[in-house]
Amino acid sequence: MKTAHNPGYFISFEGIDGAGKSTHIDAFCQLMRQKYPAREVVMTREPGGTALGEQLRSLLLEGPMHLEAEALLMFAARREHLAQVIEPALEAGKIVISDRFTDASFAYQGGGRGLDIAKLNILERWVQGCDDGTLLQPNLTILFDLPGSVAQARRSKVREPDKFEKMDLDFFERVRQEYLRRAQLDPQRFHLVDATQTPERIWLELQSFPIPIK
Ligand SMILES: Nc1ncnc2c1ncn2[C@@H]1O[C@H](COP(=O)(O)OP(=O)(O)O)[C@@H](O)[C@H]1O
Ligand SMILES: Cc1cn([C@H]2C[C@H](O)[C@@H](COP(=O)(O)OP(=O)(O)O)O2)c(=O)[nH]c1=O
Repeated sequence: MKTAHNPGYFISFEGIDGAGKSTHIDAFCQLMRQKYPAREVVMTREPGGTALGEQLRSLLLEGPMHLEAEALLMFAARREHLAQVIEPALEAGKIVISDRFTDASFAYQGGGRGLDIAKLNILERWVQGCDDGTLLQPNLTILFDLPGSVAQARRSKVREPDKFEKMDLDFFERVRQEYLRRAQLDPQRFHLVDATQTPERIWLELQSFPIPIK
């Protein structure tokens, strides 16, 4: 990509497993369609979003693998996702809403599993760096924040855990702390949602906070 400056608007949803992203993301996309009828809204997810990305997702969520292999595959899926889906949509002025993006790699591979953050910074620059030196990032990241214990209790009620969801409470606390560290580094980009609130209150908040889309 030549530059990160584009006519589109890029939103990512983030949070630890069980924080409530899936509960709200479809309705949020519908809300964006209603609010901005002139814009096309593209909903996508990571790891995934392309044929290759979905294949990599299956591998990533199933078996154990070397931590650096895991990080590299997450970013390989992301590179394909950017090239095939995200960059063309943003260049065409669309609103892109992704269920997770690079903050998840920092949180899970970095905070959770302990990969050196300097290596993640290199991968981020490699995959999202543009020809003019700018870095393609979401314009807005909605971070669903809650304690690991609350998320774990919610998850255990409803689903069979995948590889990451089987990790212990300490892992999710480290993931949460890395998300919060990223939010502190870039407060303009992040909107923190207190995900311990009821779904109704969270939905009211998602409907009411201002998003600078024309
Ligand atoms: N604010 C909330 N309060 C209580 N339970 C919730 C809330 N949001 C979601 N849940 C429930 O918690 C579980 C996990 O939510 P989900 O949206 O699948 O999380 P995520 O997509 O972030 O992993 C679901 O059973 C969902 O109904
Ligand atoms: C994008 C991304 C996801 N993940 C993890 C977080 C989640 O545990 C898992 C899949 O995310 P998600 O789609 O939120 O899972 P679900 O469909 O169960 O709600 O992948 C990483 O570890 N690194 C990454 O870079």
